[in-house]
Amino acid sequence: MLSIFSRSDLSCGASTVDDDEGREGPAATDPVRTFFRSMAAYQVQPSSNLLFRQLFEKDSSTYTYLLADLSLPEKPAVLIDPVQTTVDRDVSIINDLGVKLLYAMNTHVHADHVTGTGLLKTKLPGVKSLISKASGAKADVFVNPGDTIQFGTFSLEVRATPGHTKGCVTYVTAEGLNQPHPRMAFTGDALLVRGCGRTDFQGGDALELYRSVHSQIFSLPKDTLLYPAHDYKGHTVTTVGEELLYNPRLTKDQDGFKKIMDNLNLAYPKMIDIAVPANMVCGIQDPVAASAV
Ligand SMILES: N[C@@H](CCC(=O)N[C@@H](CSS)C(=O)NCC(=O)O)C(=O)O
Repeated sequence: MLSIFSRSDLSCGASTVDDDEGREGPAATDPVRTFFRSMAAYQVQPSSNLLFRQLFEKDSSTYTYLLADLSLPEKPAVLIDPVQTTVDRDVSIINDLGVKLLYAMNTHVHADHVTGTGLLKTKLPGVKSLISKASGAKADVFVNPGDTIQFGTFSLEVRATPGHTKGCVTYVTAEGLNQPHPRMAFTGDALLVRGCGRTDFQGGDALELYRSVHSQIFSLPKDTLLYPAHDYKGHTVTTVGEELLYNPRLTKDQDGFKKIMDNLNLAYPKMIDIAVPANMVCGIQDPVAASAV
């Protein structure tokens, strides 16, 4: 049974707030506004020791995320969903910021772009590629649901969120005093802002996606920040609370969701025939081929 929380759940305890111009009025008591304002502060700095960068690749509208622990001299870091064509940008940022990349990791086998993980391994020796075991792809490290990926004092929990592809996972920051608050979840294509990944190829299954999102993502605290692998409309981040209220697909019941997904009629991604085989070997598994790129 789907449980949708009410607008009053969003009030964060505040009874009145000023409107955008600083006056008190009807907008001043709007719990949704109160909630979004409190969230805005979190987007700046989720945790004082966590370095966080959201990077964008415009041809495939892909977000890549860099996270590093600044509390340690080595500044251990992870990079989520890098794109091959923006690897040089990512390497520059990593070098400029002086962080040490441990893992170049994917949320799933992408169909619309070639992953940067293979190329990154050739440019930053010691980096390990990482993907879920269920993806069936090659990599240095395979993860399973419940595993944690450690970088310094921070970690990411692996949650299985299949449905867009069989091996899709969501990476979620840990709970705890010195962990990012609110929590952050990197949802790949399982959940997009006000949308979700398509389910018409690569083992996609609408009902499986629906159950994944509801059980593994919507069960997180409502203030959890959700970072998708793509956005086509200019969004950057959302929250569990927002998507429970406003996601036009996932707020429906299972049948309604399946109908929507069965009728998306999206064109196949332009790169699919190149991207999927390349990403099954993490972009470039062969270093000789990599140096020729
Ligand atoms: N036009 C793009 C592909 C757009 C697309 O299909 N995006 C995927 C995620 S990448 S496989 C998707 O799931 N979209 C859901 C949606 O509702 O848009 C291209 O040619 O690459």
